[in-house]
Amino acid sequence: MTPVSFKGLSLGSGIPKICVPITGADSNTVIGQAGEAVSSAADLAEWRLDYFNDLEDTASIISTANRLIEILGDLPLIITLRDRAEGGKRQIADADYLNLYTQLVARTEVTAIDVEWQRDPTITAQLITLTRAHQVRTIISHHEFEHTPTKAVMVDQLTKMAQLNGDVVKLAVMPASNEDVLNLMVSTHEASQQFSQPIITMAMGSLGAVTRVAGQTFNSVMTFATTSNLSAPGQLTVDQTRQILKIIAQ
Ligand SMILES: O=C1C[C@@](O)(C(=O)O)C[C@@H](O)[C@@H]1O
Repeated sequence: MTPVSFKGLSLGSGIPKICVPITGADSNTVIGQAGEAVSSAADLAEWRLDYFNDLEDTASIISTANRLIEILGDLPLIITLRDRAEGGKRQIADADYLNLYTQLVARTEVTAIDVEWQRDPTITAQLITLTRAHQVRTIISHHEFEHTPTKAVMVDQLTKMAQLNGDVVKLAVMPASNEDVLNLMVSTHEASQQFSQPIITMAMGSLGAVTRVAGQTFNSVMTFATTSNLSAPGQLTVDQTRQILKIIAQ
């Protein structure tokens, strides 16, 4: 694995990094949650833009993003537009998705954006080219909210995402058994031996909780944890996660 720097934070070396989601529906709530993220033990923050009320108001989104970045200071910011099909709050057409990310990459100092692997490949390719030109990182992501694929399929999904040449790949699955959870961990470990990009994976829900704290054991480099509002089932608090990661790293 070759570590990738997110605003000086090294993903892929040392203890997995803790990312706190920001899920406010309006600017004031978003800004308030950024303050909570800064006072927490998190390493970085993710603005889940699909939770925002007004996705048509680009000016307000850009000014909120700039304010967020200012408040977060040294903490890197990832911006994520998660479609309903992948467990997000909104259905977002490819053209709107491309347009909003293009504005954000060009007009803010965002550290990284999350790009859904299942989008039209021309959109993904355009976003990767654009982010490279602006020194913005990309996380290529995929979510299986209904089930956990087989090990072979998960390794294949991770490998195909890595082939798009973003900076990091991410896979979240919904387990129905202990075996699903173990398979997610084994697939992540196996994929990490096959390509150099850092990998983020998790099994969601309470059944998958171990995957949110054991990334160091199976080579997942980041985990999502909350200060208040969950952005996916099974997330622990930042404090709980920090404590367990420390114990495991001893
Ligand atoms: O992709 C992910 C992972 C996640 O779904 C989780 O399960 O922690 C939470 C999302 O906010 C983030 O974008």
